[in-house]
Amino acid sequence: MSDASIGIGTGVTGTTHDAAALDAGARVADYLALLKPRVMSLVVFSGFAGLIMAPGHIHPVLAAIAVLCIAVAAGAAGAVNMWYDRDIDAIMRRTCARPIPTGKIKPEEALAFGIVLSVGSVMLMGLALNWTAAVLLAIANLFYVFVYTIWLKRRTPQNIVIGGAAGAFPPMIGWAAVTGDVSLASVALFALIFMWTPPHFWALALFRRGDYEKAGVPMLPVVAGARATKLQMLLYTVILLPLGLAPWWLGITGPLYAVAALALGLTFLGFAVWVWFDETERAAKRMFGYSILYLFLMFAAMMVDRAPGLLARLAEWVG
Ligand code: HEM
Ligand SMILES: CC(C)=CCC/C(C)=C/CC/C(C)=C/COP(=O)(O)OP(=O)(O)O
Repeated sequence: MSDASIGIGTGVTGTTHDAAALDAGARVADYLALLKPRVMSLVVFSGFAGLIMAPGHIHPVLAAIAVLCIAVAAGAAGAVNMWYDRDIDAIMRRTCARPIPTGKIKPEEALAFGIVLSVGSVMLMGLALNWTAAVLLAIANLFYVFVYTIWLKRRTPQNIVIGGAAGAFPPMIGWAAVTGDVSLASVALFALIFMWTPPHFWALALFRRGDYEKAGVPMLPVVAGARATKLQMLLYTVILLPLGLAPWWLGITGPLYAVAALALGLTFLGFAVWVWFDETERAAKRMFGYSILYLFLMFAAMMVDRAPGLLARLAEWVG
């Protein structure tokens, strides 16, 4: 064999390998996109916060498994949601580039992927942590798929009020992973996300109204108009203000959290007032962005408040 043929052969093989690696990489990225990773980041963060806030001890490896199960079960529900919603996702500008509408992943592959991960993550949670956490994880997953996606999303503008409960479960699941039970404090963490979801989502729906109209999804701004939606957003942010203080009243956080919750809650209310008066979409866009920051910071403040106790626990574990 001549040097030239070796050279050419190596080049072709290299190119084939590169193309195959690129293909595999793109395929993995498409499957990851099915898990709605950006939305899930906050789901995971709030689940982790529930785990940190819970009284009692958990081995760090078990804690990591619990967080992984929450992430995978939530992502898996997202994959099944994308399978069911593939018709409307193809119509909406925000969602038309998803893996199913673009033909990168076949609908039945996405469904199988979602089901396998759902069952796997719930089983792992049950076997590695406890069955209370596993049952809560299964409820959250099934609630998002059956109650929100399949039953309510296309039927009523209250879809996200009721269906939003799915996304409120993670801190309760994290808590149960440690304690094996549900307590008033973990219900308070659930209630915080439950009341946060409507202003979070309606802020987005106000400036994505055209998308939902085109797809025939009866989101509140489409059905009741901007004014009624803004009023509802104001109501929820008002309720959220005292509710944000509940973890402090219940004694699972200190005053540092209470001050942060008050400041963050008043700012959220300020955004709702701005949205009420704003005739453009600017305030709604800003409020949507702030809603995400708000929830991240609320849970971060809770954990910071608990940091000294946690560090002591970690030192105990390392020692
Ligand atoms: C029924 C309840 C909910 C609905 C209908 C909803 C809807 C949405 C929508 C449509 C987006 C835009 C996503 C995109 O650009 O593709 C979004 C973004 C987001 N949502 Fe929600 N959401 C809900 C609950 C939650 C919950 C419970 C969390 C976490 C605790 C959450 C966290 C986020 C985050 C972090 C983003 C930003 C993602 C990004 O950067 O693109 N959402 N939400
Ligand atoms: C197991 C577990 C912890 C589950 C949590 C489920 C979860 C994260 C619910 C949040 C709801 C959510 C992301 C809705 C998106 O709405 P949509 O589906 O209408 O949004 P889209 O238009 O972007 O598809």
